[in-house]
Amino acid sequence: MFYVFSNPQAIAEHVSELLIAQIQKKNDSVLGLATGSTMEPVYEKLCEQVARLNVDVSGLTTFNLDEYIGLGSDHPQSYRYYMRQHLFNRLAFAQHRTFLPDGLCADPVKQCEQYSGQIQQAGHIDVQLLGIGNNGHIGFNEPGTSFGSRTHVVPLTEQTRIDNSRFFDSLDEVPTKAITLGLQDIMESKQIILIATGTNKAQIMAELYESPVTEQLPASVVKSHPNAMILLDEQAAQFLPAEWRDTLES
Ligand SMILES: O=P(O)(O)OC[C@H]1O[C@](O)(CO)[C@@H](O)[C@@H]1O
Repeated sequence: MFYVFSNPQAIAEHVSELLIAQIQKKNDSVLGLATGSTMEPVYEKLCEQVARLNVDVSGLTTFNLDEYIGLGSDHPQSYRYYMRQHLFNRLAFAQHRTFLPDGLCADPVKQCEQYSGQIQQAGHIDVQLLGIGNNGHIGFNEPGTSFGSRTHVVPLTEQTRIDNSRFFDSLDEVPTKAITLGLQDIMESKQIILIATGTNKAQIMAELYESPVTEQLPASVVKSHPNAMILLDEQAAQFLPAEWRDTLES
């Protein structure tokens, strides 16, 4: 389940190949997408390979994991903006089937219910991409979130706000709440690919490796999924016991 690659580019290449194989097998696949710096090389590689191989992405439906409450789609730190910049505006996606929560929605709680419902109506997510927060969050499901959770509004922890403040001019500008897919929504995906790169993920990946499946470490739930992969680069894997490493690369 844990696979170590030499660097983020090697992971990006592998994930991009998996996604393209999925799209070629089922051109109306439902993809679960994540944001954050970890995903940038993945989307870069996917755009490059889709163009090179002339893959038709127009039948896809996508659901993003999360969105900040209070940021509109034109705000450069909103996740809709990120997705347009890194993926949606670069390939021929059917834009009306690229779903993200609306950070400015007047009734976020109702929107959450609808979002989980839309995923179920789409037949669930075929492949869900996940990053991981330094505290083990996936999406914005912070430690202590119920494994039975559906899409919900979350107050962001101070740690997550500090981690994400690097994208904003100051910590004060980082929103205090977000909408996130719930852990149960995520776990209903048919396949999960969790990616962690860089030294700042090394500590949490060692904890994830050792941890039982517990709500105190939200990402640990992925270890109980029947079809999940956890992909790390050498830096993120530096505290994993070497003898347990599986290597998919090459
Ligand atoms: O890739 P990064 O920037 O470290 O972010 C990790 C994770 O944190 C989130 O951005 C939420 O904070 C996730 O969506 C993301 O996958």
